[in-house]
Amino acid sequence: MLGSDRVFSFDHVFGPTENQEEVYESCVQPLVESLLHGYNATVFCYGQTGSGKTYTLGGGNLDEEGGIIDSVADGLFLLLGEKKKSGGVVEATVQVSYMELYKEVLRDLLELHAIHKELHIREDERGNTVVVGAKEVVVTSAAELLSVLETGNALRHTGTTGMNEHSSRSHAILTLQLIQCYHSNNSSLQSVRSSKLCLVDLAGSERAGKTGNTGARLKESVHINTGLLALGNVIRALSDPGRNRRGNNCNSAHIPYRDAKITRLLRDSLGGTAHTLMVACVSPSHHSVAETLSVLQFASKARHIQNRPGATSTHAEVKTCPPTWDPGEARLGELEYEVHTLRELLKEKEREMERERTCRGVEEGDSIKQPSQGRTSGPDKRLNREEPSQYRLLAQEAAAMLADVLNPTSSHSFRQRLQDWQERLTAVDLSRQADEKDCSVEEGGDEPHHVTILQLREELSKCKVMMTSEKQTSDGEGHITLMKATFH
Ligand SMILES: Nc1ncnc2c1ncn2[C@@H]1O[C@H](COP(=O)(O)OP(=O)(O)OP(=O)(O)O)[C@@H](O)[C@H]1O
Repeated sequence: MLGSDRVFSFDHVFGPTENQEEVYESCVQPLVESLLHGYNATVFCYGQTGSGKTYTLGGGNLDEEGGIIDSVADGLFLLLGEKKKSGGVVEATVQVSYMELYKEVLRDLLELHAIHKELHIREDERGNTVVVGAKEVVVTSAAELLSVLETGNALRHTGTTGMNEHSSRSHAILTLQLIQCYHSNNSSLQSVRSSKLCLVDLAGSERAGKTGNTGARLKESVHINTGLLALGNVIRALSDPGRNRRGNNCNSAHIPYRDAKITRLLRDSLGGTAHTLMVACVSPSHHSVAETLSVLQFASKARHIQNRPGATSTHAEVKTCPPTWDPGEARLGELEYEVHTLRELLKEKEREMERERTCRGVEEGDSIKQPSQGRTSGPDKRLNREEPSQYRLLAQEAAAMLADVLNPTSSHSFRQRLQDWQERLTAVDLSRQADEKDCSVEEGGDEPHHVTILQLREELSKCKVMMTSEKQTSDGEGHITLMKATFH
């Protein structure tokens, strides 16, 4: 309960006196067990900066009490050992990959020598998300797994902000791929079952006013908030009661997974086939009450998402392998698939470049009619048209807020959300202005702003009119009517 009247319900709630072991046993252990039964699973931590996401996940940090990852490592190898002893599994391989998404670029945290190489997200023939080119390390014990993680943590982007001395500046995704080879019931052949567990430490939502971020840190904040905004839009779309009534196989509702890389990466986990646990971290401080409310509302929405978990093997998808199963051969199959995907990627890139060349030709032709004569014919460095516009995401959020204003039950938090939104817009504007300054130094041009900025300004002035009307009304009930009137 927040304050005296905001009540939320969740599957588990942990107060300040509970320990990490209790969190693991009640929420995560069942997912590790289902992993051994061939189900995919995801755990992701969400919350404002400094609220304890990295602490809760833990892993590879010897100075702190072990978190979820430490217990997963112990639990997984313990269960595998028991399964092997009972004869249920002949051979099992655990592969680890660890990557971070920093400013919309996906990087491998296990490739010490190729940290600047960008990884690519693709879908396989079954619609599952795969990251092409990520290094996978085979580990044979919990200690080995944690040591791999520690190496990766050293490469992760962290920094000091006004809210957290060791703030994660990126989203980190640790994936454990489990490949089990076991006897089929009806023959001497063995079958392979493959499943994965993703442990995701999201970067925290930040308000520039509180973190005091400027310069590079502010730019990071903009990227972090943009990714989280896209995640919010996906969760809002998935938790739409209409969609759930129609059944989530229904393709009619558009889910904006492609708006950010983090939503593409979490696609299987949100509305997909994995068992998913969201850990919402909140601060006990009354200074953070607005952020806490926002996180709890986000988590409540996420709770309405319905996934369709299915074991990745046993029946239709079981592959048979010769009695002497060779992990090397299995790896060869994977590498063949990777080569195939990379070839596709290359073709796609070539098509993209061809399209770009054509567009540039058209733009050069158009520029005779355009007022912006100073435009250069080289690639447009100011606006990356492939990336989802941060302004567009903000506009989507503004639209959702406006819809909320018309909903009498959510009016209390509106003023706070609007303030948040204004802060984020200012941060994006500042970051954009800095980018434009950089570009105009390079190109000597002075391009007019993107048209969406004008639309956003329009939305903002509408909101300001509402705020003024709200202030003029002393009665809490009355302002809802007044806001409605403004919009009608
Ligand atoms: N339950 C807890 N018990 C004790 N210390 C905690 C707890 N949760 C967090 N902390 C401490 O609070 C600080 C901030 O936590 P942490 O870095 O995990 O936050 P975060 O949510 O990951 O922040 P960011 O999004 O900025 O990365 C750390 O020093 C951590 O050790």
